Amino acid sequence: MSFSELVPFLGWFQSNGGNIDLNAIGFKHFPVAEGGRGAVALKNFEKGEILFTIPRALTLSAKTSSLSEIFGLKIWKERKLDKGWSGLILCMMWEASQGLHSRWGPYLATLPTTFDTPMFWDDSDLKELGGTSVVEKLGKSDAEEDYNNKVLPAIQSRPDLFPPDAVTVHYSLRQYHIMGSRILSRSFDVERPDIGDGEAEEEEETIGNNEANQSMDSAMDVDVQDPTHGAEDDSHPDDDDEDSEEEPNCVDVSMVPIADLLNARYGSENAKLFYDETTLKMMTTKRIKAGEQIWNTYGDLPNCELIRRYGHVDLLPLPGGRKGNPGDTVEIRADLVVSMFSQESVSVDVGVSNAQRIDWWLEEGGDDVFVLDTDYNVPEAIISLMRLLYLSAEEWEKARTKSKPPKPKLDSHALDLLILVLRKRLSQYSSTIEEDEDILKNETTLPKNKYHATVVRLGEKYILAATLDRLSTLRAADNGSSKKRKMTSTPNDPNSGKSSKKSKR
Ligand SMILES: C[S@@+](CC[C@H](N)C(=O)[O-])C[C@H]1O[C@@H](n2cnc3c(N)ncnc32)[C@H](O)[C@@H]1O
Repeated sequence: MSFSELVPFLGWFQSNGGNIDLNAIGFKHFPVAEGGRGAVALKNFEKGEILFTIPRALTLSAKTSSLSEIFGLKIWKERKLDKGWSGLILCMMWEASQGLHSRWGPYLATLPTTFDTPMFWDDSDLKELGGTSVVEKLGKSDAEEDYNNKVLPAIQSRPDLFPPDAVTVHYSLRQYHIMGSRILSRSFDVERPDIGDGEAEEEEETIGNNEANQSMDSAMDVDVQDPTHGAEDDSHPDDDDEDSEEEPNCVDVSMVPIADLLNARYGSENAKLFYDETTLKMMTTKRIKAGEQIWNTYGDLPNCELIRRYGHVDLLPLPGGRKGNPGDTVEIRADLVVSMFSQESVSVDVGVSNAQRIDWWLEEGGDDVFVLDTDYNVPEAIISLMRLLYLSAEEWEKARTKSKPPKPKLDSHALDLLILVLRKRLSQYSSTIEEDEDILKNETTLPKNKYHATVVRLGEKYILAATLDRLSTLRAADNGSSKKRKMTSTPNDPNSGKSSKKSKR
């Protein structure tokens, strides 16, 4: 049971050393909300069984493609094509330009050419994401800079490899974005065999780059362990090397045929990629019954990341009858905290400029973005930063000398400021919760991008509103007691407030 469009690809896979039993695993179109094209178990699988194997040589990376060698490794490096994703993107464009003559021709023919990711949205759709951090993380202009300054000059320098009349078809900026999006949504980070033990972790990178021109984001969990020996819950933490210019030497960002046909859904993972010296193996991490979809999940990401990287959102029933993604998060920038502090505390004589304290905070490794999630707890770091702002000159001097930011106790100043910050954060979206809920009542007729954007921002607003509710309850309780009472939030739980000393000012 495999669909006709995949037949040439599956034949290519099997005749090049790939191993899959097509009587045990099939491919079909699931409903869009379940990922569209995906893999299905055709028989019962126990935990720890191999679903299919892929020889390393069949993965497509800047190392397995011969382009860098033909181009000349020295000049490849001089042009910095060994840094970030631009080299792999160029390899993929070059391989695709050769059609079925490429070693990966039948594989490349199965990859998507259109994406639902905001990278491809128009301005009015992007506006719908206002208030979320998605747009600022797209990095579209950085990607374009990479293309114009690095990749296009390399292409133009070798008309023998990249014929000028092929540039508009195979080497355009649009193709660059398409290949980058394929990497972002489907690639794995595969450790080299000579490095010894390690994890081959599925990875994707934004073609839109941050300052360092590269952003690596872990996509699906991949492991070196055998799932029969406890890897089931061994979810690998994201290895976000957002600032790294180069892949670690031991890792190749790689396209992995068949493995990238598996869809993802919150809390549903039942398969994971493992490797040994010569082979990558997709193995079950749970029992899978005949007829069930095979999921290789991206680490249960929030909707803001799912939409940015993969172009979909997860919508599951939540407690209280709502629907959303239990993995949702919302970001609060430190500069919002500082600006609300400045606005609200003109009467507070802290004796020293905020800028000095913020510089010190950052030098000490303090966060510049705080993340709230569906636990509705407040990160300790944001409380510590707020208390830093309120320190008297004398206390500030002490903190600096001892290299110790204030303890994250949710005293009344911090609580009041926190409420103001979260309210302000909530006002950064151009619609209210009620308006978004109304919009989603017409779910079936909504344009896809608008629907996705509304789900993303509503999930963030629910977190802010629920956290605010908890804080307001806490403040009401505090108002009922002595003004001198101080509430602590250690660890991370504003509801765990206990009486303590009032903070000094
Ligand atoms: C690794 S590929 C999975 C295979 C893909 N469905 C295909 O047809 O090739 C990841 C892409 O599949 C889609 N996808 C995966 N899981 C999904 C889900 N739960 N809901 C909607 N789309 C999903 C998204 O388009 C995503 O970018």
